[in-house]
Amino acid sequence: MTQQRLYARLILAVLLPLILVTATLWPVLHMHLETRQESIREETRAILQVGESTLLRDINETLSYALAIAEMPIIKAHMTSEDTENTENSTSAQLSSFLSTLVRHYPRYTKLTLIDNQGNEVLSAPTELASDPRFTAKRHASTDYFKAASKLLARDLYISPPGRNLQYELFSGEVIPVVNVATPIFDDQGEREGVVLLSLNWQHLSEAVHQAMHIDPDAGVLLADAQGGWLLTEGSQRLPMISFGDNYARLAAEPWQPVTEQVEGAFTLGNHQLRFQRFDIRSQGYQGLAGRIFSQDDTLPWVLGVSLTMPTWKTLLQDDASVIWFLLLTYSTAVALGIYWSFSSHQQRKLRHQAVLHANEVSKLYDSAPCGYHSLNADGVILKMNQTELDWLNLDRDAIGQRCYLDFVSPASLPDVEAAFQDVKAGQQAEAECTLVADDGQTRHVIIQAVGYRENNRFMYSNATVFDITERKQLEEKLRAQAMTDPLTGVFNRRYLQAQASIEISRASRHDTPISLIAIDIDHFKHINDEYGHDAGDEVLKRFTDVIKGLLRQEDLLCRVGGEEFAILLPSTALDRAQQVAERIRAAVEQAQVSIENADVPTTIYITASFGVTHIERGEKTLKAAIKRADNGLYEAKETGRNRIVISLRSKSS
Ligand SMILES: Nc1nc2c(ncn2[C@@H]2O[C@H](COP(=O)(O)OP(=O)(O)OP(=O)(O)O)[C@@H](O)[C@H]2O)c(=O)[nH]1
Repeated sequence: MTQQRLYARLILAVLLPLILVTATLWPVLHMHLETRQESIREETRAILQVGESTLLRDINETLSYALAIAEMPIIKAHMTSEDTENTENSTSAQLSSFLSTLVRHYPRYTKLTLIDNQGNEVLSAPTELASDPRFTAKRHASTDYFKAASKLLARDLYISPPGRNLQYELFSGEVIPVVNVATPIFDDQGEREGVVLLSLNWQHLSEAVHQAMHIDPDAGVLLADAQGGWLLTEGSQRLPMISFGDNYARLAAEPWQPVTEQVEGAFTLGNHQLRFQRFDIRSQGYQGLAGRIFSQDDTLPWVLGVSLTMPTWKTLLQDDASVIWFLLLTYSTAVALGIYWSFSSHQQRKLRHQAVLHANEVSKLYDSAPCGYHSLNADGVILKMNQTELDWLNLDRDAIGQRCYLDFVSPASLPDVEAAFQDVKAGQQAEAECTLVADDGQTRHVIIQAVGYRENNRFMYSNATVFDITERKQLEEKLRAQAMTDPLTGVFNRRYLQAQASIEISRASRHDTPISLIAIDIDHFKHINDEYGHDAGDEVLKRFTDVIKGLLRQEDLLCRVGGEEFAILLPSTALDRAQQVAERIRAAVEQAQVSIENADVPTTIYITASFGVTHIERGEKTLKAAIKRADNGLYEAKETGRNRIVISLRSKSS
């Protein structure tokens, strides 16, 4: 049972800290993750902004450049020129050389072409391209850019959708997408003279955008036209196989769908955050000198986007080892503390259980001890008392806190007990011997040993141990009585007579009262022993004392002082009165009959006794002289016939 409780506590000790720590850490870690995710959102926002700026800047430069060329007087002059062939050839050669230099120094352009109003190519740069026999097609009349630009006003621009320049690819051997930028050329009189076409190396621009947005190596860049045509020459991080011109809308339908529904926005796809915005070069942020910008409606606006991996719990823990260590440390510390708690509380519980058992044992010992224990307050009211003493006093537990202990002390012992209690209240140890009187009147002789407890110089309570000495007292009493008494007759012995006589003599002296002494001896007692046996003699002795006891006062002291010799001390009794007492005894003894069985025959014995009577003379301190006088009287009584009384006085005896 105890073991099962320990296991339950251990499970609790592991689970509870885990729950508590998780409950505490969860909001913190959640906030940490939220912050990281928010910073990723911010980063996508910033990267997208950088991408847009780069795209805008490059488009701006491109368009401004196209307009600048269209505005060049030398171009205008060349397009309107009607000079001689030599002059024309000379100007054309110069212009061609100039434009070739321009294109070479601006690698974002692959080709610059001047086209007349009929769509015929007037001039083309670079010159190597123009002179290459593979580029024989010099007519642009049917092209989208020529058709569009031929209808534009001055400073208006046409931008073709990005596409592959097969002629250039044939020439350079590389796959290079281009964007054709065309604008009309007007002479100074406003006459339309033709179209200038700049073939923009789209790879140059898209790489610039890609690089600008690739601040974070984790960033995936998206640039597609309105139909989902992939406009970057590189693949995407999430779609590495895609290349320029591929249909992103088909290859990545899932992210494309929300992109087509909003102008700009962000959404989470798997563990990625994709932020996008539409980019329309016809209307958006163009800051050059161009008038209107045209393009094919179905390919614009473009979609520019960036995706970044959103932190998850997994990546958070993978990226930040300190978080794992922190969690491990926190959980293991919490669990360790929990286990420590369960073991220590288990141990404490065991100790508590043992303490309770011990306390019960002590309580049992306290209650069933062979002595009494109690505590009293300053007024003597019982604060605590063990069962033994409650039983002694015939009390139940309700008496605790109610009854005063001193009420159970006999009046004779009360002064001693009160004096001892005063000492105890002064903080000393004290002892008192007293008689306790229980509620039912039963008395018990006890010794109380007590000690007082004080705090801040003030008595708090007393603790007392009470020993029952009743039996001891009774034994002492019995021994004392035995020491003073004749075992055969039960009357006092000679030793007691001696001791008591000195007390009575001094008292008589103090009160000036007479005190007399009678000596008695049974007549011919030897004959009784001899005739009827020793047991019969004993019986005679007992009967003899019974007769005498019945004739004496309580204060008279009958003592057996020898075999068949007795003495009676008579306090407050004058000699003549003592003589009367002796006479009364003599007569009673003479009349007494002692019935015995003699050889199985009932027999009656008659006895007589002789008496010597005297009184204690003034000034006598002991009984010695009086005994001698009484013995003298007794002797005389024997001598003169027995069964008689002789008064013996000092003058006579001396
Ligand atoms: N049965 C019995 N006899 C005792 C006891 N003590 C003394 N005696 C006897 O008492 C007798 C006393 O005898 P005596 O001293 O000669 O005196 P007596 O026979 O009484 O004669 P008188 O005193 O002269 O009359 C002796 O025989 C003792 O043995 C006793 O306790 N019991």
